[in-house]
Amino acid sequence: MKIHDISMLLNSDVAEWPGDTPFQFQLNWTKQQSGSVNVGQITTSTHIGTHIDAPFHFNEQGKKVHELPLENYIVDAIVIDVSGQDVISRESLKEVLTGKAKAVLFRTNAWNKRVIFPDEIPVFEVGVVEWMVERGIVLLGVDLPSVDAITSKDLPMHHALGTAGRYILEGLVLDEIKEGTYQLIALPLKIEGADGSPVRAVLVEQVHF
Ligand SMILES: Nc1ccccc1C(=O)C[C@H](N)C(=O)O
Ligand SMILES: [Zn+2]
Ligand SMILES: [Zn+2]
Repeated sequence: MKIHDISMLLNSDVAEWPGDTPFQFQLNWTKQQSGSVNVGQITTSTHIGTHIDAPFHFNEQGKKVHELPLENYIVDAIVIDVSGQDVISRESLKEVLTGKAKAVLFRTNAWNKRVIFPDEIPVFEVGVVEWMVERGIVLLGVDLPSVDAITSKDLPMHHALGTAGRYILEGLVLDEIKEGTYQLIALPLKIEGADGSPVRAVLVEQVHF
């Protein structure tokens, strides 16, 4: 079994969404002060680094993080390379064999410096959601800070996914990952009422003897 870590490193250099809370970890109570242990504190947006969006992020009636079905986040996944494409269309995906994959992870390779927030990112045609539904794919993952354009306010892809009962994983690190099938594990924290949560995302590669 080989485990690929596809999560962003969290520290104060990681680029937050413009205007959102920067990530910070600090030792709040040192071993010297407490007499026994080091104790840290984190300050973060729920949309930092590699994270999931709960439907409540963009829909008042949507599910919150503690209500999300965990089956979505331990799944067979396919990684598809779409690098160089500004628009990822349904048409361009029609020949792709997704087999029993329940998650699709798109490798755009368009966000290389994670300390800088990108101005522009590749976008998805909403038809990609229908393509997912036809194939029984429940989760869309991207190596980008959003599944919609950065400046979008109406968030067509977020809403199309939410309406179709599909789920969102953002900020993956897929630079080193080859196209193919893996097991994805990316569990959100059990934060009551939350709109999103950082995850530790990994791809497990089955090694055959
Ligand atoms: N953190 C934010 C603060 C303000 C406005 C948008 C965001 C987002 O996170 C949007 C992005 N599409 C996301 O779901 O991660
Ligand atoms: Zn998000
Ligand atoms: Zn999002």
